[in-house]
Amino acid sequence: MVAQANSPGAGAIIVAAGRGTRMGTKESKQYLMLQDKPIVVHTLEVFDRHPLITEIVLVTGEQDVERVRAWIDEYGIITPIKVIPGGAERQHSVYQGLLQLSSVWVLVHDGVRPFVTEEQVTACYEAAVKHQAAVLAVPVKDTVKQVDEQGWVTATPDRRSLWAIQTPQAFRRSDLMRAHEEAAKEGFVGTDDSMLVERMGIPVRVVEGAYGNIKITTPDDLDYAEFVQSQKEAKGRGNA
Ligand SMILES: Nc1ccn([C@@H]2O[C@H](COP(=O)(O)OP(=O)(O)OP(=O)(O)O)[C@@H](O)[C@H]2O)c(=O)n1
Ligand SMILES: C[C@](O)(CO)[C@H](O)COP(=O)(O)O
Repeated sequence: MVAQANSPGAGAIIVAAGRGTRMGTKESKQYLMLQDKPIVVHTLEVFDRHPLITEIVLVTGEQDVERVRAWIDEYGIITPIKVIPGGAERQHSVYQGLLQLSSVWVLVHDGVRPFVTEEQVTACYEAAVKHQAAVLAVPVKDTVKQVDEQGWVTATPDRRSLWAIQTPQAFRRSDLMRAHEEAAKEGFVGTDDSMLVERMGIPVRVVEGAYGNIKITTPDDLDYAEFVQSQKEAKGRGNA
C-alpha cells in the first residue's frame, strides 16, 4: 500500500438510511441478515479493518440509530465511529455524514455494497490522492441504449466509453463539501457524489473495480449475495 506523506488516511461515510423500496421487504434491506450478520455490518467491517480508515460515519434511518449503535459493540467495531440519522435522499444522507468528519480525504460508500474489498478501497483512495477525485467502476457488459418515454430507441452510445459506477468514491472533504453545498443551493439532486463534484469542474478518475462489488437492490441481488457470502464463509473454513 502506498500512502502518501500528505494524506494520512481517510474518513469513511457509509450511507445506510434508504428505505429499500425496490427490495420490497418490511425491514430495510441494509439490516437484513446476510448469513450471520446484517448486510450493513458486513460492509462496515471492511472499512473497520482497513488500515487507511481513521474515522467512520454510519448514516442510518432516524428510527434505527439506537439499534445500529448497539451493533457497534456487538460486532466489535474498533475504528472511531459515529452513527447518525440521514436525510430524504442519498445525497442528503452523505451531507449529514460529511458534517461529522474531520479528515482531509473522504470515501463515500453504500451500506448495501458488502463485497467491496480492502484492495478496492485502497485503489480508490490512492487514485483520489493522485488525481483529486476517484470512483470505482466496471465497464458495462451489455449494449446500452437511450430510450424515449414512448419506448423507442433514440441512441446507442459507444459501449467502449460506458462504465457502471460503483462506490467507494473518494474526494478531498473540502471539495465534496463545496460540491454538496452548491448542489443544494441550486436544487440539484444527483444519484452519486461524483456527479456533484463533476459539476464543479473537478476531474474524476475512474478506477477499475470488480463486477462482484454489487449494490444489493432487488430480491435477485439478495439471493446472489447469499450465495457469494456462503461461498466466502465455506472458503474461510477451508471447505471450498
Ligand atoms: N435517503 C437515503 C437513500 C439511500 N441511502 C443509502 O444509499 C445507498 C444506495 O441506495 P439504494 O440502493 O438506492 O438504496 P435505497 O434508496 O434504500 O433503495 P430504493 O431506491 O430501492 O428505495 C443505500 O445504502 C441506502 O441505504 C441513504 O443513506 N439515504
Ligand atoms: C452511488 C451508486 O451506488 C453508484 O452506482 C448509485 O448511483 C446509487 O444509486 P441509487 O439510486 O441510490 O440506487
